[in-house]
Amino acid sequence: KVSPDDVQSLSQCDIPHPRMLDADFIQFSYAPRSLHEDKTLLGCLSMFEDLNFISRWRIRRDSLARFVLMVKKGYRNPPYHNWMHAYTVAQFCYQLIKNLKLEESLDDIELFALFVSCLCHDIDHRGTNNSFQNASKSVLAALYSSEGSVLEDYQQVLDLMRDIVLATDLAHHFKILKQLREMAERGYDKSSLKDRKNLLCLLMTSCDLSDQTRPWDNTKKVAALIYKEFFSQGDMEKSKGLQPIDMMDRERAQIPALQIGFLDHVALPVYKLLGMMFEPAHEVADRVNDNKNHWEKISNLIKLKRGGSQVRMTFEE
Ligand SMILES: COc1ccc(Cl)c(-c2nnc3c(C)nc4ccc(C(=O)NCC(C)C)cc4n23)c1
Ligand SMILES: [Mg+2]
Ligand SMILES: [Zn+2]
Repeated sequence: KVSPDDVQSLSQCDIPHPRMLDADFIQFSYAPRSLHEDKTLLGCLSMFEDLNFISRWRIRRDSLARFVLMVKKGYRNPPYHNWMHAYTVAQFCYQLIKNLKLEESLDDIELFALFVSCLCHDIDHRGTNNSFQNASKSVLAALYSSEGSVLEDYQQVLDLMRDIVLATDLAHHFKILKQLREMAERGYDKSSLKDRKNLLCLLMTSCDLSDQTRPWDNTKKVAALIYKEFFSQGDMEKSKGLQPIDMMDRERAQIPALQIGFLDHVALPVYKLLGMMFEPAHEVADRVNDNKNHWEKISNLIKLKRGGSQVRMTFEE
């Protein structure tokens, strides 16, 4: 369903090195949303190339072009869970692989499956997981041209992707949190299949929440997108005579307080665990903490203003 012209031009263009897209492309302080959406497919090719996936997995240029075009087309256009979310999640995955030297902790095929899962993990977002299963099979089929591809690798990648994408459900993350803590405290053991599975899940969640690891301006903009999505879901529930939870109710949500809670109880622990196993990840946990402190400043300002509405999206700096 992608245009042959788009496939052809994406197959024949020169692939730039990531630093040509932005001098800070590899830095955790870089905000991937600063790359214009028109250049994100080139960004994907650039990351595939720089991670050496194209040669390692003998991926034909036309198959790769078709694949990234199909994945991008597979996303709908809600305020947050759209293609730019998938692209930023994959970009953080690229930074983790490079900065944490993950090739020393995981196999090539596990890193490849993780990166591809980042791109695909919220395809057709509406909580319609089964449509993800079908969608991912068809886009992955594009990745492997029938002749010459090593079909057992294909099956292995699919099996890994299934577990990694299922791990993006926060309920799954909470379920394995105790094991993640135990692994981080004891130290990662790459000869343990359980540790490798759990590390892949932790890395996937780290990528999925990575907007919270970027400078404040990015965090603030992303919050506006997330609550726009939450509030329209709440409006829909109200139109059906249901009372949405506060987080989705534009009349009741206290965004700073909700964000402080999410960063405190969900995001920060994820990056702290990562920091316990990979020294360079300390920087990332610190930035999540800075963002939490920023929300606390705003929350205190709103409290100071008697009766200040908490739902305003134009926050004081
Ligand atoms: C990893 O899977 C997901 C799925 C969907 C979303 Cl929106 C997110 C996500 N990504 N960034 C955010 C931010 C900045 N704030 C959030 C505030 C609340 C919740 C939420 O789902 N709360 C209920 C739950 C804890 C029981 C999710 C939030 N979130 C992640
Ligand atoms: Mg998701
Ligand atoms: Zn996601």
